Amino acid sequence: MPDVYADVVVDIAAGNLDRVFAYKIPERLAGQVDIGSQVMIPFGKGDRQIQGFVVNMTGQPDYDVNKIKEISQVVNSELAIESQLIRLAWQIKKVYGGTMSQALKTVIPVRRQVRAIVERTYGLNPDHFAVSQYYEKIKNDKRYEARKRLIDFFLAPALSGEDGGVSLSMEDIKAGVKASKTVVQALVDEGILVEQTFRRYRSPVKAYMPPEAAVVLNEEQQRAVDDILNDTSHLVHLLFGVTGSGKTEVYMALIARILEKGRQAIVLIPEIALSLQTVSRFHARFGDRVAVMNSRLSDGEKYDQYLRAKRGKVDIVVGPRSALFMPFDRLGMIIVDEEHDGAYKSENTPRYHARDVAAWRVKMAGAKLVLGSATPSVESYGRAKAGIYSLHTLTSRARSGSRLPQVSVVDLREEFRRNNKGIFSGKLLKYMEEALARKEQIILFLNRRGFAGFVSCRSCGYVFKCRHCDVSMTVHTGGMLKCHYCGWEQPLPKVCPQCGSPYIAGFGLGTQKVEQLIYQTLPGVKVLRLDRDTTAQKDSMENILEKFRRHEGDILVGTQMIVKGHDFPNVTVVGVLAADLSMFSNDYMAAERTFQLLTQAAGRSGRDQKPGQVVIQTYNPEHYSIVCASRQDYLSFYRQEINYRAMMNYPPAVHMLVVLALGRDEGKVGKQIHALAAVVKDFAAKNHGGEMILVGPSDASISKGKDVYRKVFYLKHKNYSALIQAREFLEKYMRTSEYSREVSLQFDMDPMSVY
Ligand SMILES: Nc1ncnc2c1ncn2[C@@H]1O[C@H](COP(=O)(O)OP(=O)(O)OP(=O)(O)O)[C@@H](O)[C@H]1O
Ligand SMILES: [Zn+2]
Ligand SMILES: [Zn+2]
Repeated sequence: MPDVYADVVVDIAAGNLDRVFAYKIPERLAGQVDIGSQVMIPFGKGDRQIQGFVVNMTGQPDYDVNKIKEISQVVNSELAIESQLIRLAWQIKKVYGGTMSQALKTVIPVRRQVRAIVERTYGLNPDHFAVSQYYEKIKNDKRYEARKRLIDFFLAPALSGEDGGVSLSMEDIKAGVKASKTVVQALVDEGILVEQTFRRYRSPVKAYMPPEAAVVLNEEQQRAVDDILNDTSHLVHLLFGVTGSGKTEVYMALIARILEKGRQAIVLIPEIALSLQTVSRFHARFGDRVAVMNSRLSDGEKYDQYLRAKRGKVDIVVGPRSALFMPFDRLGMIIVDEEHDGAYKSENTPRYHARDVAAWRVKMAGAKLVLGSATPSVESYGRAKAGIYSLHTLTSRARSGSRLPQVSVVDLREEFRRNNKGIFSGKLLKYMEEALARKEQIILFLNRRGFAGFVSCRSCGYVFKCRHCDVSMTVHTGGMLKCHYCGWEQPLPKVCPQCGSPYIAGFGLGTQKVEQLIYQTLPGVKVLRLDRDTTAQKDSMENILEKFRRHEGDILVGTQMIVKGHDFPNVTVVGVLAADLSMFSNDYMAAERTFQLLTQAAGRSGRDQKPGQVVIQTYNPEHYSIVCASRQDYLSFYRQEINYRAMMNYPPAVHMLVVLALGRDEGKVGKQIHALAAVVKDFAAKNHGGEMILVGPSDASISKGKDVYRKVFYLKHKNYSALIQAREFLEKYMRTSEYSREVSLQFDMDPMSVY
């Protein structure tokens, strides 16, 4: 039998993941050592026995085999949380590519130098009872008064309990008596006071809300909870509930039951929906057993949360994508809220999707995964229809008296013809004025993402699309229109090919501009703006949302940040200023994203007793994503979208692997991407018959960034495994290829953004 070697990480607790040491797996341990195994190894001078974790296994180590020592034994702790996380990292690397070290760093946070917060308290030294002697000693000192005042304060009967006094922090002392840090320190030095230190964990959640009792679940909610908990044949559950149907209450009821069983829960929420309001609801319900993660926390705060989890101090974590890797060893459930959200896909290597990795993790842990959304991704809904996931539906709003809003679609071409060049249609303006008169609030939503470069005709709404791909083309320098999927290009015409109008332009409208226009149109209203500019500072997003909640603004204007999860009972009008901006953002998910955004945005209206109105302004009133969103008809959207994906060979009909080549020399990047495409075509023909589809190569949509050229092709296949094989083949090919140094490769499995 050939020798097998293991790479071992020895310093995992300290987050030192880059250094691995090679060890031989001795014959007697064959079959017992696996990725993630905890092992004892001889280490360093004198071969001290230490523990480590196996992160890789190979037949050919990079190190001189004659110098490699043997693993001494396998520690029998299959349940070590590190073992599970390492196995998860291995699977991430296998499916999404990248190195094992990158994958390990994804699942185990690297400990930076973080300063622990040390709390100091002071109390009278019980061993030093001769205070009067001390007074005598210092009576001629100028500093006598200040010291006596402080000691007397500690001696005050109200403070000195039976067991000899209290411990007070510097703030407590200052609140009770005039004293400085210097005086306190001097008394500590003289042995009159004693200082105690202990480590305080930083917790970003404070008790913002009083403890909250559970609501009484309605019938649909209760059935979802029971079915999810009782179902033993599904690992993954899709909770499909319309906006405001009380999904969060379902999550909390599930968690309560998981905790009763002594297990732990992870709740993932997209970063921008991770509002104070949501977090507070969990905190009000579960108290200090909740840890919160978000990217605005300092490294110290993040690391403290990680430690608290590892030491069993928390049972629930609420956070974005990365909270998936909380070191819970009694994990009972993972909940992924707004499961359709693109934020669950990592934008760094390894580009994993949290939804899929969560499914692997619950499988390892014997736990359950619950995916929740009002607008499920077509992947997830498809799997639920196929019986792979079990489906639970909430069809109506939970709050008594609340109905889904009434939605109208306004054709912007009509408005243009009526000579309305403003940004508000007659209908939207009328609803806004009525709401303001009733002292109700309004949300105006402007989607700016992904329309950079997209061009349309201002008078008829015609959008320039690639004749081969059915995706919109973008303008490149020199006035060329180009398709990112196939590379087809054509010059930008001077007049619209559909109506002959010369008004061809991008729709360049920012939130700031909208704010100005509101003030012009509706003098006297108070506008709050939520976008990347106004939320750049820590906590400013919360401040704006809280102001709006307190009705310190009549109208909230914002980008997609405002559509997620918020619950403002007084909002009765939601206006979507131009729904098309996300539709032609040149990717195959554009329709799905448009449908989701519109449905979610509409879901912010009329969440309490007062009826809600929604106005969607668009150049494409007939497009199915807009028609279905206006009817809040997910099923009919799903049916049309899944047909489109199947017809065009896009996920989930196939899996799709992006191969992106990057380098400073454009010629070499071009040669390399063509060489890669050629060899992989060959490979696919030999191994996968005609089933693998190759699209490209072409320039990436951002064809150059920071002087690095980007070129891309796509591989499509029904099976994940075929694409994994193709990727591994390309990785191997790269190592020996001519430009392996000048050109680097990146992969993205089932991309959610445009390349
Ligand atoms: N059973 C119930 N009885 C009364 N009120 C409820 C019940 N369930 C939920 N609610 C209330 O209804 C409102 C909406 O609930 P929640 O925020 O959980 O909905 P959601 O489905 O998560 O919404 P969205 O997807 O739109 O963000 C909340 O104010 C919540 O307190
Ligand atoms: Zn036109
Ligand atoms: Zn094309």
